[in-house]
Amino acid sequence: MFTSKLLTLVIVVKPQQVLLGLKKRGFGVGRWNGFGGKLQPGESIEQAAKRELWEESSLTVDSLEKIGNIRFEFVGETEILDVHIFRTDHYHGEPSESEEMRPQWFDLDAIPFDRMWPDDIYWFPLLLQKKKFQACWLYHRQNSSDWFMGFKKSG
Ligand SMILES: CNc1nc2c(ncn2C)c(=O)[nH]1
Repeated sequence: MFTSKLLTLVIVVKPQQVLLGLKKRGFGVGRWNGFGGKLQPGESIEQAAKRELWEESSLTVDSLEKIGNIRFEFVGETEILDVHIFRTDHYHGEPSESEEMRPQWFDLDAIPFDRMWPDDIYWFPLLLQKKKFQACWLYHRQNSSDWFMGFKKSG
């Protein structure tokens, strides 16, 4: 029986740069990613996304644009990660390091895909082109490296 865990992910974009955070602990530690996490009781997905962005980067936003949804399944595990992805071009404050994340701006032509989740290289371009997308990724854990196959459709 599969259960799904709702997670949020916020990508902050400037005209020529994207803000990523280096995950300092927990799931995905050592990878650069957007900001996000779980929902708290009574929160909407968007409220959770804003809260997690604030907690992890000290940025606040007036609005978020829902641009994607990716479901991650891991072979042999029964919990599916249901990640709701938001983009924002308007934010307040300056990014600052938290216990969870070390924020850094990256030029759009220097996104560190080799130090991010392997699926990101497939959907970041859609996000940057403001295209909406849905994807499902199946991750296998083989020896020390993860590999995966994925299906995506934009629109
Ligand atoms: C498993 N791949 C993956 N997982 C993520 C991501 N962002 C948040 N979570 C939980 C991602 O980009 N890839």
